[in-house]
Formats: sequence, C-alpha cells, structure tokens
Amino acid sequence: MTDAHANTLYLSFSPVCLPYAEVATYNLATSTQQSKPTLRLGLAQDLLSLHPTLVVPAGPLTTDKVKLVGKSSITRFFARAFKNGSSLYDEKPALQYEADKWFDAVRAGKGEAEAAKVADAIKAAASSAGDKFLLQNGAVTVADLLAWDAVRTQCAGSKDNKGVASWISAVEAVPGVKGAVELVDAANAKVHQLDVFRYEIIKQVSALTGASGDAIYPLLEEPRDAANGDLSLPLPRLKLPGNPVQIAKDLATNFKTNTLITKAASAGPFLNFSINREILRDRLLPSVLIQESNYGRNASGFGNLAIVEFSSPNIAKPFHAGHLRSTIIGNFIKNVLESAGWATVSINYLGDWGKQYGLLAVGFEQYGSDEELERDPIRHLFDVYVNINRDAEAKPEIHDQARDYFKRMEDGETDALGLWQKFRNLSIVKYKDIYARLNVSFDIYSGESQYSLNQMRNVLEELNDLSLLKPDAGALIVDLKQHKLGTAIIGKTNGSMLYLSRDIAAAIDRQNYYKFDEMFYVVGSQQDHHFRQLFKILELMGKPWSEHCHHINFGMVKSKDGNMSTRKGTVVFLQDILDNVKGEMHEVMKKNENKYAQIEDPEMVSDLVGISAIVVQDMAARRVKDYELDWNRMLSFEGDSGPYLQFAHSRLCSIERKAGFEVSPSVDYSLLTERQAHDLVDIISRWPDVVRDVTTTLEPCNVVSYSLKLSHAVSSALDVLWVMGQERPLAEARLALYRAARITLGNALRSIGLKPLERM
Ligand SMILES: NC(=[NH2+])NCCC[C@H](N)C(=O)O
Repeated sequence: MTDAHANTLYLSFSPVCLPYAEVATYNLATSTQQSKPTLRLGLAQDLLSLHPTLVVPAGPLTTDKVKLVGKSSITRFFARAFKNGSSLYDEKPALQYEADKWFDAVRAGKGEAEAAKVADAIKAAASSAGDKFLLQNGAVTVADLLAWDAVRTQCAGSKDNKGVASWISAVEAVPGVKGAVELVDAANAKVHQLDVFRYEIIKQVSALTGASGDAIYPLLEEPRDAANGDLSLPLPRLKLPGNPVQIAKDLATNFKTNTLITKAASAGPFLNFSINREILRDRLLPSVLIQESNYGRNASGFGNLAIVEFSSPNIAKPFHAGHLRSTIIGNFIKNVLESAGWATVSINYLGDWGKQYGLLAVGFEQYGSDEELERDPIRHLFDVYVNINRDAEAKPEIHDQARDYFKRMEDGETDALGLWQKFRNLSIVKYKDIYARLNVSFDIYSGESQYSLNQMRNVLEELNDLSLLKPDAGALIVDLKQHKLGTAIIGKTNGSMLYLSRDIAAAIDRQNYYKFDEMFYVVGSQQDHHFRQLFKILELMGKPWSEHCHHINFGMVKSKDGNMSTRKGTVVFLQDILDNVKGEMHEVMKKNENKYAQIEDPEMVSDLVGISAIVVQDMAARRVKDYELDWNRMLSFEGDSGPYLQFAHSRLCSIERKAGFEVSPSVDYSLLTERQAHDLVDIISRWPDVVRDVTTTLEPCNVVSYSLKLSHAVSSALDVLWVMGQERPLAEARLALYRAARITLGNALRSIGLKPLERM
C-alpha cells in the first residue's frame, strides 16, 4: 500500500464505524490520485479498534508525506497530530524524541522488543510530564501515547504475533485482501456485527438511490415493532426527491436479498429488512467472548478530549440530592465518552470560597474541635456552620468578623488561608472515601477558590475592553436582555467577585490549559439560567469554543425540603443515605438464610446492591424529569430495580461456576435454535448501538432500559434453555450464550458506574 517511489499513502477511513477502509495511493508531487480507492472489508474496523493507525510512507516520516482525507476520528486524530509539523511536541522535546524513535523502530521493522522498549520510554516521558502535558498545543495527549502502546500490545496478542512491524508488513503485502485473510478474520471478530448487515444494506440502497453511506448509516435502526424485521430505514429522513412511500416500495422491489439480508419489505415510508439470524448468531457470540470488557466500545471520539465537571459539592454545606445525581450522572458521562474513545478529564469543582468560609472560620474558633475535624470533617464543619449561622442572626457583628476574615483569605494571609486549606484538604479526603464507595474518582479537585482575584481582573478587563461591562447600582453587569437572558451580575463595584465571574475565569482557564474539544457541566436544572448566561457571555467575548460547552442538566429528587430522605427522615449527608440503604438491603438479604450463608462478604455485597438500587432508580427516567424516591420499588429484587439487574448478573455467573467446564473454541453455535436464544442474541448484538447512541444523548436511562431488557431475556432463556444435564455440545453452546450475555450485562452495568456482582 505504500509506494516506494516518492508516492505517499493516503488513507481515507469511512466516516462511520463501518467494517471497511478505503485505500488509495496518491502522487505526492502532483497531488493526484494514482489508484482508485479500493474497499477492504474488515480493515478499517481493525484499525479503529487498534486506535491510531500507523501510516507508513516510504522514507522519513515528514508532515508533508502524510496526508489524510476523510472525516473519521482517526483521520482527525492524524490531521491534528501532523497539522503543524514540529508544533506537535513543541513543549516536550523528550517526548517527541521518544515518539519519533518509536516510529523509526516500527518502520525499520525492528520488531516487538524494540518497539516495546521505546514505547516504555514514551510512557515514562509522558508520565513525568504529568497532566500538564495533556493536550499541549491541542495535539497529543498522554492517553494517545498510551494508546500507541496499546497498538503494540494488541498486535502482540494477535494471531500474527510478531508485533507492529509484521502487522504493518502483513497489511502492506495485501494485494487485494489476499494474504491477509487471517488478519481480516481477526479484524472481523472486533467488528460491530450489526454493521456488517448495515453495510450490506448501504451498498445496495446507496447504489439504487445515490444517497451516501454516511447519510444512510445512522438511520438504520431497530424497528419499533419486531414483527417488522431487524433493521428499518425511515425514508423521509433520507430526504430524497420524490414520495417516500413510493421510494420505499420501489426499493423493496429492487433490493436483491442475499445470504445476509433475507428480506426487504416496505411499510408505508419505511423500508424494513430482515437479517440472517444464524449468521448474526455465529459471528456475534465468538466476537463478544473475544472482546470481553471491550465489547461495545468504539473509537468514534478518538483523539478528542472532553472535560466532565460533576458532583461539585460545597464544603460545610449539605451534600444534597442534586449533588448525588450530578455525581452518578457525571460518572456515567465520563464512562460512555471513554468507551467511545474520548480522553476525559474529570473535575470536581468544589464550592470552597466566599464569605461563608470566613464565617466558618469564625465559627471554628467558637465551636471547632481538631479531633472532631479529623474524625469526620464533613459533619463537623457542617455543625460548626449551622451553629455560627444561628449565632449570627442574633449578633450581626459576627458577619463583619466573617467579612474581615474572608478579606484576609483573599489577601492571601497565611494564617487565614492555613485554616481554610486544612478544612478543604480534610473534606476532600473524606469525599474521596465516599466517592470510592460509589465507584467514582476525579482527576482533579478544583473549586471556586482556584480563581484568583488577578484572574478575575483579567476577565473584567476583557469584558470592559469589549464594552460589555456596565456599572449598575453598585454592581458590574453584562446586559443580556437582547438575548432574552436578563442581566448577568459579574461582580460588585467594591471588587468582590461572584459565582458567575468565577465560572467565566474557570472556563477560559480550562480551555487555555486543556484545549478541550467539549466541556460538560453536570449540574441540576435550577442552574439552567446561570449556564445560559455563562455560555452567552463567553460567546460575546469572542470565544469560539463556547459552543462546545454544554450544561447537562437534570431534574430534582422530590422530598420535603430538597434534601435527601430515608424512610425514617431527612438526612443531609451522603454517607447517611448510603449507610441506610445498605442496612435495609442487608435485612432483605438475611431473609434468605441459605443464600446468605454462601455470601463471603455480606457487608460489601449489601453496600453494592444498595448503591445499585439508588443508581438505577435515579437513572430510570430521562435526566430532566423530577422524581420521588420510592423506597419499596428501589429495594425490590423483582421488577425494574438495581437489585434485579445485579441478581440477573449473579445468576449468569453462577451458571458459569456450576457448569464446571470451559467453552471450547470449536463450540457449535448452530445448536442454539430456540426463539429464546435468538432473542438473546438479538439484544446482545444491539449493545454497541446503545453505546454509540448514548454518547450523543448522554441519557443513562437508555442503558438502564437496555439492561432491563437484556435481563428479562436472560431470565426467559434460563427458564427453558438449561445447561445442567445436557449433552456436552449443547451445554457448551448454551454456556457460551450465557457468557456473552454476562459480558454484555457487566459492561452495561459498569457504564452506569456499578460493580457487577458475582454472588448475592
Ligand atoms: N461550574 C459550576 N458552576 N459548577 C456547578 C457547581 C455547583 C455548586 N457548587 C452548587 O452546589 O450549586
């Protein structure tokens, strides 16, 4: 595929994750295309799953030799990496050096050992650069470098087994696809299997209508009614000239069915297809078993970086239900973006600054205890805060003291800052414990305190220079009435800054530092207005990236006062609600004495089942919906609950445990003929679609309803398709089916932040 005579290789990947690559050679000197693009089935997906492809032209790798066309994420990744030649690693020569060496080693075919050595050096250089390195110059992230390493590892594990160099030469030796059949086989195992059928449809529909594959692909969805087949194309959305109903009819007549697509029929403006379920079954199951935890992932976001800001509680104030929702929804968003190949930075933006921290400090002199603070900082600081607030109602001079104290903090006085720093640090330690229980962690603990008066002044100056800032009754405002967003108060004329101005400074700082592609703020709908103002102001300031900032909002958990409540009353601390649910779960578990006796660590299991109950209940409906905690429904092991999902997973694990044999590679999938088996295969095959869809909708309820559907299908299958007591070949085929279901359900549960249980 490379041309030794100064021609360079151009690769154009399909913009959607289809199992093919278009490969063409171009003449470098004249920029003309030398060969027609040829389609290679299986290849692109392999490249996609291997992450950055290595494009290896003859001679030294220089930017003008590597040109990429097309819009896929990999193309974008390379386009970006090679955009400005040397600017790729400007700031980190060591890294550039190591990376180049790696390319060299690979090109020179030095094989795996050499590549491994250099890859390790890259890793070391990357990690010593620390997170500062993330997206320097908007080029390459540490994650990218680690992905390069993954290329090597994956190649080492492939059938070919001689490392990157031989993988590349194997591909290069492909005239047509001959000679790389094995490679293509291996690639095919990682293809999204439904896409194989989609591609077959696209080929014909595209030829018959002239519509592009990119336009058709995203429209090919599961029909609402299973009686209508397996994939459905809504013609109105394809926007072809003519009457969609007639077009659907004509297409149904002209579509040539084949081994993959067994039927094409029109139903009004829809064109419905039935696929060969045997082929799907035979391709899908081994593919899921090979991919395990990677099953469902895709590389559509590769090369992009997202900031996900979530949780963001306020020190010394209640961690309310809104913070809990933000925590679990934000964690979900981070997970799904990562499973679509994004690099993410998760930020916890603490409410840790403002006059109230002066008040807290004054209160601490009165009510504080170092011992209590060490023991349970979150609870203790809250108590202190409540006490001093009460006192201040009677004695307003306390507020003056608080203001003075905060002034000293803002002036950077070591004493004043020291105490605050201690509150903050201890609170973070405690938060980390609780987050760990929820399977959540953050790359960065930031907060309102991180934005200095200096940075704010810069923001003010910038706004002022753009004539956006106006004084208004003691405040500095930006008038957004023209945009139907009222008046945004940026600060006070006395120099103190507000929530909004800190957010402006924080957004600018994050863009400068990370060069994020997208930023997601996971915060309740009460702050809709705040974020609209924030994004509008950034836009007015001429920040083109403001359109890549998104407020991911959600509704309220309804209870008397907006606080979290347990069956017995209101609580203010997250820890209390977790402990409470755990206790209730433990009681439920104890009722089944036999089973209970087999659980090794009931404390841990009841905690995880309890958390599943909370998370699934929270994610059961679309984010923006308010909901009321329903304790009975939440804790039930039946019905659509978290415990039910965990129960389905642990049942599948128990089947594997009890079977006492392994699935052999020669397992005969054709023994799986029953409707329940096909239904299960069908649902399992849709998981990659779900992942792809939630990357744009960011709606965890889609994963929850998928998991429930899968669990129901599992339970119907378990009723009739037994493993125990069957002849070995049949037992093995069924076991393979259940393992594929277990892998898929496990991946789905992990994406919503749960640890799938093996026993409960
Ligand atoms: N960048 C932001 N404003 N994030 C949201 C912060 C949430 C805030 N600490 C609160 O509890 O309401």
